[in-house]
Amino acid sequence: MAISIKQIKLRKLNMRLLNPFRTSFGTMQDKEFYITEAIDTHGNSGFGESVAFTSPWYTEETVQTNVHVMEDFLIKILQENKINHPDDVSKLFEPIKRNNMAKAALEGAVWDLYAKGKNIPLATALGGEKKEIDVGISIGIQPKVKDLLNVIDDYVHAGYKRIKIKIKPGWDVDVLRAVREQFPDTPIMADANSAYTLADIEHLQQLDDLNLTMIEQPLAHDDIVDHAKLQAVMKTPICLDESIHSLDDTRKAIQLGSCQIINIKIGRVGGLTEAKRIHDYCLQHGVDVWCGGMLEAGVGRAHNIALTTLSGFTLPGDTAGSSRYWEKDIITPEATVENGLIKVPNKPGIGYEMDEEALEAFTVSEKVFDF
Ligand SMILES: O=C(O)CCC(=O)C1=CC=C[C@@H](O)[C@@H]1C(=O)O
Ligand SMILES: [Mg+2]
Repeated sequence: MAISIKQIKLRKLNMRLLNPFRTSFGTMQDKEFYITEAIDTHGNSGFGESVAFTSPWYTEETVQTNVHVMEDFLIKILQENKINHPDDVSKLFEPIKRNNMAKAALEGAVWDLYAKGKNIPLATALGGEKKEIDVGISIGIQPKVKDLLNVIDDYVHAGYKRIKIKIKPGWDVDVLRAVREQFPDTPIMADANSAYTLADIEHLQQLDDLNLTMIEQPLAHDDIVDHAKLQAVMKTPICLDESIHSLDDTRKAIQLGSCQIINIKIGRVGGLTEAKRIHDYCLQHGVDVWCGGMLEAGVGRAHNIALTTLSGFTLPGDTAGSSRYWEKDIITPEATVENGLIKVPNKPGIGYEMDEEALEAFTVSEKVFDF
């Protein structure tokens, strides 16, 4: 049965993170993004979330490019075509190059709508079976090593199953050595957000003594060739994040030996359909995957939780609980972590309701598109 969308709503939200998040590129505290809502002729609503930041430092997309591409191209495609299954959406969006976060924001709403129409959880619609998911946490660069150790201690005690530490030249080997000394048995990984080059090989090789679960995206954001050279001389598994935008990128990186692990972010790869394809390919090829985060609000978080229920997500992701980011989230109940686990909701679709009051409070503008 076709998915009969009668209206799409784009709400622009502005939310303030409880703590600034610092990476090798800069610091972020205010998050602007779009909540997409697809409403069908039965009155069901499906929700999605755009994940690009205000500046193009992570990928080339921004909040502004997301809304431009959604309004001027993608929504028109949805208005003009019949959709039988959410997988049709990524196919229909193919003529539009890249702009994956814009695509994912709309495709996610269609997936939620589809699952609600079938009266099943989004996780089930995707083929996921886990009832709870393992969660890790990503910690931004801290003012001092002592601050970092304190923050890690809090999260280890809160039960998080793996700690990710942001690194950059000048804040790397010594910092990680201090962390490893104080936390000898904790699964620790490092994320460089492409802060190094092949000139740093010897420096990076020092990380091999620290028993890290992986090092994420050490080299250029668009590279898979140099990463293969680095992986060949490092014991620590390399995980690719920024370099992977599609199943094709995944296949090439695995064939080249550029990484042993992939961080799947729904926005970066253009939606849940492509994310699932990448997962399936990695599962077939014995490559571990985990679900990355983009400091999402509740809707994006709920999508991440649903995706992580697929069996190939063998490593804890960055999907921490709502209260790690926000004083108040836009979903109810909020996503909560207990003993390093999030229970997967078993209600239809994303499995959380919108907190209308919070949604209203954070909305700065709204636009409606009739079909
Ligand atoms: O908690 C989260 O949502 C993960 C945050 C996180 O580590 C990242 C979010 C966005 C860009 C990067 O700085 C980084 C990443 O590269 O994974
Ligand atoms: Mg990363």
